[in-house]
Amino acid sequence: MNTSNSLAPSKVTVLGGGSFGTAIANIAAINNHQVTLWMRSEKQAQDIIDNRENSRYLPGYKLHAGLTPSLSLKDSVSQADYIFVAVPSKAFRAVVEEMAPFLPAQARLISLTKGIEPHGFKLMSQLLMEVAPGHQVGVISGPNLAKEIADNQISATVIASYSQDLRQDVQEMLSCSSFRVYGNPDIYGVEMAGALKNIYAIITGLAVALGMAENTRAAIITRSLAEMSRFAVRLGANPMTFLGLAGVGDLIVTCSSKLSRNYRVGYYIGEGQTLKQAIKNIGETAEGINTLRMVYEKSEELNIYMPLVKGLYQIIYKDCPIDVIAKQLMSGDLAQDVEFMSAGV
Ligand SMILES: NC(=O)c1ccc[n+]([C@@H]2O[C@H](COP(=O)([O-])OP(=O)(O)OC[C@H]3O[C@@H](n4cnc5c(N)ncnc54)[C@H](O)[C@@H]3O)[C@@H](O)[C@H]2O)c1
Ligand SMILES: O=P(O)(O)OC[C@H](O)CO
Repeated sequence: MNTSNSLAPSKVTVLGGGSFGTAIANIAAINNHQVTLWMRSEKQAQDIIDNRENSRYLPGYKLHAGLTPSLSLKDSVSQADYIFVAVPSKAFRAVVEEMAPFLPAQARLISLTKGIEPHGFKLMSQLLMEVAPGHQVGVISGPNLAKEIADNQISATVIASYSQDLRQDVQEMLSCSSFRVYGNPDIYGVEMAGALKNIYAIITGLAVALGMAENTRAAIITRSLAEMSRFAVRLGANPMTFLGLAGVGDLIVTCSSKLSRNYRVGYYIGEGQTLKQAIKNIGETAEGINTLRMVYEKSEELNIYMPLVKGLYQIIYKDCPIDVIAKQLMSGDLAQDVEFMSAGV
């Protein structure tokens, strides 16, 4: 792997020792940065020290010697130049509020989390700006299955931030021969795309389990893109962002791969499991379930047409039969294909 880049070695901290936090921490370590991975589990931290492996979340992948686990949040953040946050959205506020008193002035904060906070419908970058005002903030999102990144499979992602300097520095920090980082100033669009696509991955997983055809898959993915961009643009995103890696790129991978936990939740439900069983079987974070409820409620509040979200909500939260929802989706009002063309966007 090529480790050359022009950014001077920095002190990088990743909060959250799950699959994605570990994969990103490992790339930064490979690129010669001094990396601390903060995690809650003493057992997992010891596993990394003894075996250079996070066998709970990334079994079989050796971690670089420059990655050091830590159990102390204070020690992990108090010297850091960059702090990447990779805990599930439901824990995000608690973790960043706990770290805030120890933040050094120079620390730049970057969310890796793809979810929405229920109270106030806030995205993770908005939480960072609220809890740590004055710090530069960014978001990473894209088609990034953690296991494939850990396996050095060629992957690409997006760093979004209002700060061009931050975008450029993170591009240099994480880019290597198997990982390529693109920049985008539309932080809201990039982050919203990453959260929304999880809903559509559940729908596609469910449809695959029910034996859908290839035409059906293409129709679902494309209409998902129409629906998620319609929603995000109403809330302030740039529609063009949805043509990029964080939009269509992430939608393709999560709606096609059994490595996606959200896809697998849908698949298990399509096989007849209850939501509770499906979540238990995954045993890791599947953000789409909570995101579905929040986005459904928001779309009703703002009267945004989202038939796929509404259909999945009725299946999961109202026990509606899947065939009834499928008929409902096929009999909606006939509509324009690319609606931004007629809206003049
Ligand atoms: N795994 C991927 O392929 C991937 C890729 C891109 C983005 N993401 C996003 O990254 C975020 C994290 O996902 P992940 O895949 O690493 O999840 P994971 O389920 O693999 O791990 C979550 C980690 O967060 C820790 N955690 C949970 N609650 C915590 C708390 N209160 N305090 C401290 N630590 C806590 C867990 O112990 C675990 O180490 C999610 O929002 C996900 O959508 C994941
Ligand atoms: O496993 P999922 O469904 O959380 O998806 C992982 C990443 O978001 C894919 O980009």
